[in-house]
Amino acid sequence: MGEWSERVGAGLRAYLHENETGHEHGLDETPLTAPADSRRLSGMFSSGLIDRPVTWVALAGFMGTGKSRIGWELSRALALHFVDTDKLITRVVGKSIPEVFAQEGENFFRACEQEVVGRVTRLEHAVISLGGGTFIHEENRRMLLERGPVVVLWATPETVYQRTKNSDRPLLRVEDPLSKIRTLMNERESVYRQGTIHVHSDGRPSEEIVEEIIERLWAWADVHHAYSEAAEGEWSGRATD
Ligand SMILES: Nc1ncnc2c1ncn2[C@@H]1O[C@H](COP(=O)(O)OP(=O)(O)O)[C@@H](O)[C@H]1O
Ligand SMILES: O=C(O)C1=C[C@@H](OP(=O)(O)O)[C@@H](O)[C@H](O)C1
Ligand SMILES: [Mg+2]
Repeated sequence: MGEWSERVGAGLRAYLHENETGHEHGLDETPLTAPADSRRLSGMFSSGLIDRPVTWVALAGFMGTGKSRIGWELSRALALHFVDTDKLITRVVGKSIPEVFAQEGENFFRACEQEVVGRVTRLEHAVISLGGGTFIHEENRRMLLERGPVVVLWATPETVYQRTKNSDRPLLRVEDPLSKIRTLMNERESVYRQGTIHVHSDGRPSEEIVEEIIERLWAWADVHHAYSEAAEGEWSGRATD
């Protein structure tokens, strides 16, 4: 696992580099918004023109809720690095997600996810788009929630079906994908609810979703900082007792 862990680390560095130099945008298709020049955005940030609510955030939720696409757009809006965990696994293993499932098995894929979560929770300045099952596994969930806010995207089974029907999601390669989506969503719903912020994505343009996420992150950051300061005060108060 040591060598494997190294490979994930090297893959992550190469992936981030390509994202920043514009070779890869992290999606299978062209993003609808043009990737902004991240160097220009970083410049704006250091000169105080961009103010961010957070410097790390993860996106969770069911397949087809828009994690990969919204994550990318959010990362451009906040001038943060972008990592899609499925993309990273694809790069490190050298196989597509359907190939990983078919040739290595789902357990192998889940082990990869856990290794990747360990890495991305140590990153600074990043938006992380998870796979739909990543947050379901308890240890991943614990690491992610400890690291920062986890935004959960939601959509109805019908929307998910429409958005995924022409794609190759191994778990939806069944005779009746809509029923499978309903069942799996039902099974996972209570776990997704453990996320920090919840945003629905049905029938909304991505720009609107990104805008809502940023607003909600600001509100979260205000409360979170006030809470941290109060906890710190209480702690130092106790220390001097
Ligand atoms: N708000 C949206 N409105 C319309 N289509 C969307 C929206 N968000 C995502 N999509 C599209 O739905 C499909 C699945 O989105 P994706 O980002 O891959 O979801 P996930 O990563 O959650 O599985 C893609 O074709 C994407 O472009
Ligand atoms: O829900 C899941 O278990 C999965 C979701 C997929 O990611 P998206 O949610 O980005 O489609 C991908 O990680 C894999 O096919 C398994
Ligand atoms: Mg995705």
